[in-house]
Amino acid sequence: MTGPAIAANSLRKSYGDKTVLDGIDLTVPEGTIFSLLGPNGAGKTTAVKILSTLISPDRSSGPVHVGGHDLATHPQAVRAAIGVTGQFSAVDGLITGEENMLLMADLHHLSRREGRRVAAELLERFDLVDAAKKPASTYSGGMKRRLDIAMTLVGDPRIIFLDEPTTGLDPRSRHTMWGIIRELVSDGVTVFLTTQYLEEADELADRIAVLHDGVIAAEGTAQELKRIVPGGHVRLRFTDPAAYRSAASALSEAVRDEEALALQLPSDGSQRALRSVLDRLDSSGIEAGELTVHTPDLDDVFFALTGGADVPTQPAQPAQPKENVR
Ligand SMILES: Nc1ncnc2c1ncn2[C@@H]1O[C@H](COP(=O)(O)OP(=O)(O)OP(=O)(O)O)[C@@H](O)[C@H]1O
Repeated sequence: MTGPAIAANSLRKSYGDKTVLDGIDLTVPEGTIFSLLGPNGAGKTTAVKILSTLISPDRSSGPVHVGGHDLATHPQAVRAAIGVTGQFSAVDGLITGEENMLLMADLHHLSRREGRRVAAELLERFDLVDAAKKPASTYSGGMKRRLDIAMTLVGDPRIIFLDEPTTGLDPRSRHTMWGIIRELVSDGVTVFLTTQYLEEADELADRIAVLHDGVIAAEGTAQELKRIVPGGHVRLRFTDPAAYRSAASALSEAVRDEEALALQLPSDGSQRALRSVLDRLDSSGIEAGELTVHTPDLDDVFFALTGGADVPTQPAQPAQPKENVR
């Protein structure tokens, strides 16, 4: 395949008068994790359903390619390239985990022998061997999700849609799922992940798009998104009170914390801004004991973007590390 794993132009979907997707553009390079982030009802599942051929976009939509195939003209080829794990599991609770896997192998027309081999391998990989002979209805939420993903992988898809894969899971199961997702990508799979959890997008995604009111309110790396809301600052700490006092007079706009011998300066965390602070200290012959860059977290971004705060729609500067202690 040449080109991105997923490329959608001006994707539109309305239900009656309600516009759910109002012309969104999505580009997901191969072998990366893309996260579509949005509050309840933002249209995340609708986007997944369209991209995975379960529903059609509006006629006014632009072209959509998934796995290099045109969604409108070659939906079967798209289906063969993808795997989808929805919010509502495909797992049949009445049969065992192993039987669920073998059923998927049948659906993918694997031979009996190959089906058994693939099922055994995936059950092992997802730590489900002990539970394999038990009815899936007895599985915990985390085990069901793992089985669901294992079932998706039977067809060896190169692009996987995970629609809120960790909703309702406890922290341990959530971390296990994150490990699984990272492993998928290290095998070269492309992951399109929807989530309401900012932390999850922050942990996993190469790029994040925030969906709000039918449009992409912002898109970028987690670091880029964090930089578009105000609140970032640089904190300088000193061990020597004399150095602290000199710095406080050299950087007169800084907020002072006398007790901690620390100064705080508003900053976007960019290389240029940091260099300017360091240059000003250098020219006064002052050395800070510690310099820390604080950027707002994704929660700040999310609430700013989906809560109507006045922020620019795109990050202005290249990404910076979240915390950088010298
Ligand atoms: N078949 C349908 N008919 C009418 N409206 C629909 C239909 N499917 C979805 N919607 C509406 O479209 C909007 C987006 O729904 P969608 O399920 O895509 O949101 P979501 O971002 O996945 O939300 P959640 O996080 O709650 O799953 C919602 O307002 C929903 O009510």
